[in-house]
Amino acid sequence: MIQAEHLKKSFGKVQAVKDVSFTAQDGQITGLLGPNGAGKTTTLRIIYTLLKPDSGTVFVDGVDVVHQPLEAVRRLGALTEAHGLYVRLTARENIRYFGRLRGMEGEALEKRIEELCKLLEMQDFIDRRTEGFSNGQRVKVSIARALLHDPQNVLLDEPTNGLDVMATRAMRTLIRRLRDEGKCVVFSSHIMQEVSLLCDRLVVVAHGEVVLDGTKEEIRQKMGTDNLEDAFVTAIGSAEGLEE
Ligand SMILES: Nc1ncnc2c1ncn2[C@@H]1O[C@H](COP(=O)(O)OP(=O)(O)OP(=O)(O)O)[C@@H](O)[C@H]1O
Repeated sequence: MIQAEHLKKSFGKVQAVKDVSFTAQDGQITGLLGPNGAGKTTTLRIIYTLLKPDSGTVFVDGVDVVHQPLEAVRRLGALTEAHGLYVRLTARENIRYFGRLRGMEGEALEKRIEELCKLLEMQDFIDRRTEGFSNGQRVKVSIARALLHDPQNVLLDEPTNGLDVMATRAMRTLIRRLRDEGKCVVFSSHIMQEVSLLCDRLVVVAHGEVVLDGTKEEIRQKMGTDNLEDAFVTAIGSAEGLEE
């Protein structure tokens, strides 16, 4: 479970996150939805301990990310936007290297890599050097790295960005599977339809603040509309993020 409490973060004069609080439960997919620049990535980076908030904190399974970052990170797996891979290493070597950094080794590590290889359908390219990998292949390697230590809490920053239709469907299946295994899944997107399709709970962020939070049904009721799109547009004050 992830509990974000009154997060604030500025970069110079830019207030990226002004006041973000939400709870993401185990066995649920929580969607952080908001237009470009709303503060989603900054929020996820704070949760993953890559950034320190100016104030507020996050508890990951009760562990405070500001005071016990190493303890918190053990309970987290994250797909961030960078997908930085060592191009001279194969996909398997990249994943193995990351596993070792996580303190995994030997038989247990190799078995887990094999499991993820099957789950993510990486058989065709896992033993190829990652130089020249397609975006979808790179995302799969990054996801494998994030899930290697079987974290209870999974953060996915715009996980379907740049993926083709088949890869997007596979990613959605994986996200649902994690939820069904009882994991706490938080993913960000600026596309309402995507969040609406996958999420049990939505946290709508605009200009660094949470403007709506609830299940789809709760949001429809709160905004007095049958239509989630209308609720979203009213809440953020623009139609950014709606697909044509
Ligand atoms: N390291 C940084 N230095 C300066 N400004 C930053 C930095 N990181 C984020 N910002 C600014 O903070 C604001 C929020 O950015 P953030 O990346 O969190 O938004 P986002 O909701 O993830 O947007 P997108 O959907 O475009 O990825 C933006 O105005 C951005 O330019």
